Amino acid sequence: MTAPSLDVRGLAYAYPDGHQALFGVDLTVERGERVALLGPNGAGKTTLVLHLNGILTGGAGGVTVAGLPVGKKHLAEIRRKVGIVFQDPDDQLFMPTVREDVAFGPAAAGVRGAELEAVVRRALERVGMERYADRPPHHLSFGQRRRVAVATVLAMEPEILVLDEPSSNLDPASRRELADILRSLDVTVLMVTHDLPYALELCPRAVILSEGVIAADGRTGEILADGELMARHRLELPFGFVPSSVA
Ligand SMILES: Nc1ncnc2c1ncn2[C@@H]1O[C@H](COP(=O)(O)OP(=O)(O)OP(=O)(O)O)[C@@H](O)[C@H]1O
Repeated sequence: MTAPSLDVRGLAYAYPDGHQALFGVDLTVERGERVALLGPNGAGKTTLVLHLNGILTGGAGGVTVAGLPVGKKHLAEIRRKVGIVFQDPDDQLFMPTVREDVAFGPAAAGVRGAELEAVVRRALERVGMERYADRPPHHLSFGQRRRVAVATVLAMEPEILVLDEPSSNLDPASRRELADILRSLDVTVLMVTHDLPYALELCPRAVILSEGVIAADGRTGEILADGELMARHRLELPFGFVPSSVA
């Protein structure tokens, strides 16, 4: 039996100022699942995500990625396996060209020459950005930069792709194109989002994190249709949006 892509057990965490952000989170994501992580502002979503690749450590409980415990011992391998796409692509793109940005991670991991070229080409093809390889990232549109940011992570062949608000600042066409790309990827996805229709469109399963605990875990359509549950956790659908449970 293959280990789940992600297994979070009893994760509790207080920031150094004493503020307790997580109170014992349990979450298992099987290989190939796409899961939306929902929850109001301040629920602990970012705190949880920062534990997945060991940026935050030191609380109670633990995280394993594909069976590997997240911790100092395996940090390089964990960082390769957990690809985080941050909300602002400019936090992730810093090289003179798109090609160099996508090559950066694999090159640091020792990939060279023709193999490196192939890895970069493949990653850019997966997000439909191969024609932009020689362009400076800052000459691209925001939506294009987000796709390149996804490619920089895919180039590492991650076990799990973690996306922080992937649809933010995208126009409707870019939003749909990114959804098509994410659906086409054969990778486990954990998507943090306040965009509930996007969660429904992309993720069959959703988890609500609220006040540092998992408050609900189930089919996205059913969760979004549960008005009482949604209201209790300050989640609101856009006006006129009627969720169906077909995701
Ligand atoms: N560096 C920090 N020091 C102390 N408390 C923090 C720190 N970062 C976050 N917190 C607190 O921890 C709690 C969880 O914050 P977190 O950023 O994980 O929430 P979130 O669900 O990602 O929210 P949002 O939807 O607004 O991004 C909040 O109460 C927040 O104020």
